[in-house]
Amino acid sequence: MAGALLYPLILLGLCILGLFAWILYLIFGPSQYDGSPAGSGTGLVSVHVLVLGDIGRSPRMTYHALSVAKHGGKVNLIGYLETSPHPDVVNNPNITLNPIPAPPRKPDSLPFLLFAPWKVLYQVYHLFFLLAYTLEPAQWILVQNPPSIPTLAIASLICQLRNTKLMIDWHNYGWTILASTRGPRHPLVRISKLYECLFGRLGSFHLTVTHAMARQLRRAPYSIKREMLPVHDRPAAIFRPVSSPSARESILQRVLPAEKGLVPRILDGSMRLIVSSTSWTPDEDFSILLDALTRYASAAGGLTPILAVITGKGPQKEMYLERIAELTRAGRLPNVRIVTAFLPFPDYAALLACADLGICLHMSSSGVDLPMKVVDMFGAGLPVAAYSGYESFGELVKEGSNGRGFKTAEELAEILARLLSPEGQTELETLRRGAVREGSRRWDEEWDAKVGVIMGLTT
Ligand SMILES: Nc1nc2c(ncn2[C@@H]2O[C@H](COP(=O)(O)OP(=O)(O)O[C@H]3O[C@H](CO)[C@@H](O)[C@H](O)[C@@H]3O)[C@@H](O)[C@H]2O)c(=O)[nH]1
Repeated sequence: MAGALLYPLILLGLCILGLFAWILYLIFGPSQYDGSPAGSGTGLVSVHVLVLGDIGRSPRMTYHALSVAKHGGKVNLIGYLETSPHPDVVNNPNITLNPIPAPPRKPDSLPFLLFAPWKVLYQVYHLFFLLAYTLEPAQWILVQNPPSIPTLAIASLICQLRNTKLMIDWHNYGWTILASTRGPRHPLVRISKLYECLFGRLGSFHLTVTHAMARQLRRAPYSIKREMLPVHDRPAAIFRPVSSPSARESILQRVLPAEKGLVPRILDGSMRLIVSSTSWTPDEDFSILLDALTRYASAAGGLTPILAVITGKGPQKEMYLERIAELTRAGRLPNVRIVTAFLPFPDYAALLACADLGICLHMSSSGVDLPMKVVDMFGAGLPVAAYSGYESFGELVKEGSNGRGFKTAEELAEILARLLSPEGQTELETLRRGAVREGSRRWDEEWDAKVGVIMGLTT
């Protein structure tokens, strides 16, 4: 008799629990978006642009936000506020910045495996409450991937709860970045890959930075079936070439005050200015550049002196600063001066326009992403010498037309010796014209014709 009652009682208990959860959801659940459907082109378009990174160092998400705002859409730009965001974002009446608190720093004594879950829980808590309760529901959430954990899961849950459409902007893969430091067989790498494949499929719409990435996401293990559009990075309007020597002089004096004494030599060509920009992450091996510069500096006959400026902020900066100091102390960099800087965004753009050659060490952990810095450089009319050992390289750098590719320090040293010599000026000029040509295709054209149409902001 007791046994016969047990199952109906369990069922009743579950029904009551379910009802209770439903009532709680009705009372406390987040409100839903109930305006015109996403992409319909009617009514006000509202977009939450989400990146689990520093907004000031997330140029592509910044440009998405500016484009939505330019066409009259309302944007909530969500991310960390570590460096100053693009000035146009700060002053834009259609864009609201929503900073998320930076996660606590890992104490040296705590192992990564214990700290990581705590950090993720911290991020989940802040992101969930911001997206579910603090902000009004939006038509779209546009989320950058990577970082993938926990943003992809939170964004897809919020979209379900709030009747919002999820657009995933694939810049790269989180698991390949993790694999580059922990090795491809590490359990966290496997979990991260599985997570990205599962949640990646939940997007209603996908953007990718290359055609190669779009092709890859269609195949297993990602197997994404929903609509997908490659949207190449293009330079924003702030990047433009500078041709007048007097403008070049005043920019260099302003952005590199400590190197003022070298400016006349840069202007008369007796010293060459090369620039590299970076987030100082492990996927960029700066020892290639340092090795190339030591080879260049020790070349017989003495080559044209170089001022190398490396801009950007990031985790490996201190390590490389020590190496640069060691090489300088050991006298291995005669005629080469290396300086680092993190500049306000307009000054960063202006510096690129004043340089002779851009250097890119982006190695692409996935093989199918592209370096934004090269896009910046082309926008500023600056030709590049770029690491070329990955599949999508040719979607941006055209060998002999707007830049030169290298795979080793030896090859880079040869390119520097050739392009920075007086005899190499004709080739450099050809590459410069190619860079200007490539850079003249702007972000607005690409975005308006693709993303704007999907969101219902452009026709
Ligand atoms: N304000 C400022 N920004 C700087 C400076 N130096 C570098 N930056 C910013 O830092 C970016 C370079 O950072 P990386 O992290 O090295 O980017 P990336 O490899 O060139 O490309 C990234 O974005 C692509 C999508 O847009 C991704 O596909 C790629 O995987 C990567 O995440 C530049 O484009 C620029 O916005 C500086 O002095 N000042």
